[in-house]
Amino acid sequence: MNFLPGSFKYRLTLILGVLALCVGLPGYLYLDHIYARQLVADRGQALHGLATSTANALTENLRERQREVDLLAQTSLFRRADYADPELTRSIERLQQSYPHYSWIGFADPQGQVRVSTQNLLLNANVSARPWFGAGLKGSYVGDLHSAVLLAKLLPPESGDAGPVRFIDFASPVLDTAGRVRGVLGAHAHWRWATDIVRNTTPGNAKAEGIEIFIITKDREIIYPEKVAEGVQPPSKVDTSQPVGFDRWGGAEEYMTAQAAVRERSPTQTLGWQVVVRQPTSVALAPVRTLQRAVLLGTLAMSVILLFMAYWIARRFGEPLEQLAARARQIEQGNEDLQWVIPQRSIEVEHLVDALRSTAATLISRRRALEDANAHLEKKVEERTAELARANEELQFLARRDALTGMGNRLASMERLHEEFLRMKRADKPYATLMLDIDHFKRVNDTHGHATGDAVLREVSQTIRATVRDTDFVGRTGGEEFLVLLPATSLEEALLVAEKIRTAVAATPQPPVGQVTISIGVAPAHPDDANEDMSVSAADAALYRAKESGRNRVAGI
Ligand SMILES: Nc1nc2c(ncn2[C@@H]2O[C@H](COP(=O)(O)OP(=O)(O)OP(=O)(O)O)[C@@H](O)[C@H]2O)c(=O)[nH]1
Repeated sequence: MNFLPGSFKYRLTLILGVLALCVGLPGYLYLDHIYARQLVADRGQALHGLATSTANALTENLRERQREVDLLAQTSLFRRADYADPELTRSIERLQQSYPHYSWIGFADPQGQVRVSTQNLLLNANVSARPWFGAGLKGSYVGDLHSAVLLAKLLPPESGDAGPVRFIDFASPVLDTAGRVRGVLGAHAHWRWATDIVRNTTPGNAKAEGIEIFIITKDREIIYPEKVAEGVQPPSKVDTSQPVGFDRWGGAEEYMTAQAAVRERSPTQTLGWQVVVRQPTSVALAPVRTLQRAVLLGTLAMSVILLFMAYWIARRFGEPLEQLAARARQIEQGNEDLQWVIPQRSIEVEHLVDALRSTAATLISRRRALEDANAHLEKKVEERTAELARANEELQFLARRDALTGMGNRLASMERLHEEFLRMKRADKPYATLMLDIDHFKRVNDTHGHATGDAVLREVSQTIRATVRDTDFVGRTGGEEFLVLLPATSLEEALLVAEKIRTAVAATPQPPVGQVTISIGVAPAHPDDANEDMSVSAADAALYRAKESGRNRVAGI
């Protein structure tokens, strides 16, 4: 089954269109796939980079704070000075001023009693139950974020709608010169610290791009930002082998999500924080969608352009063929005055034109030869037909002519008899029938020979012919028998004509025979007769009587 359209024009257009799609579509899919993947990877790298830089900033800052506390704890002032030495207080207050996010720095003795503190806050308070103190006795410590327990009421109130005061703790053991623990130096850094760091790493267009940065603990608790929308849940599982993943964060919208670990320096424990950056997939991949749309539209536009080009090319190639087909039809219709100027001629079309022109010339010359042959043949047929007609006429004539006497023969006699009968029926003018027979003709033949007999027959027939009118008919119906028809003649008139004939024959000398006589039977035809044979039979009967009565006489009915 052929599904292609019949027209060359549409067929070529369809084939080229399908070809365009076959070439364009894989190209589109390839471009779409490669570029889309690249863009997604780029976007993922960017988000991962942001998460990493933020995590690194947090790591660095944590380490710096930890190092500050460690170094201060190792100074000879803290190792040797008396708890009441005001230099201790000045030293920690200098540290606090150097880094404004320190909300409190204090030095507690091995029993957990605060002996030195910034602004004398919690002075003499017992912090032995606080985790930082317990851990700080053993070594350098960074504590996870926690709400202010003792200091909350002592610190100046937070501005705005800030949540509960939360700190992260740094602690370091203070050893005396003999290496014995003489206390723990602790510092509480306000959680605003994290806000500052994240703000510094956040790109300026983050809000517009929907980029959000989160810090989550190892227990999947979001500790930054301090306020998050209800229902937001960080990804439960993060595939750390991939720089980026996709998660709905407990909501309907999907986010492209990247994360990086905060790696604080702690020999005993780890905070296990993760910086997680998210961006709505719809925003993150908008360039991908734009690219896909552009590539798709480009491919479609290319296909449409190719289709139009294919149609145009097909028309251009098809037009000469259509024109040649028109010429071929004109040749078929017998048009010899053809124009062979074909537009858009290619070499192939040129060859086709030459072939068609030569075919047309051959056809025209053959047609002319055929027409000439036909004309010749027709002429010949006409001539032959005329000859045949003439021969036929002659044959007709000869078929009705008695060769011996030149009179009508029996066939002609019967035909004329029938004609006269019909004429009588139509015109109601009866004719007369005469049957004539030479008397004792056998004797003539027997005595003088057959040739003489023939001569007698000719002479008698001439005499009969000469005696009757031209309009009368004389025919030889048998050996020495004659039929004479006298149109529009009554019996009486016929009897007179018959007598005249008989007399003329008898009076005509027939050397060497001498004299011959004839007997004549006369009968009139009647319009009521059933057929022409009736008068002939009647005339025959009269002839018989004439013979019986002695011959050389006329008998009528
Ligand atoms: N020479 C010649 N003789 C013919 C021709 N046709 C017929 N005959 C002869 O005519 C003769 C006719 O003889 P019959 O029929 O006996 O008649 P008839 O002798 O004339 O006798 P009646 O008619 O009784 O007077 C025959 O001898 C035929 O051979 C012809 O064309 N030429």
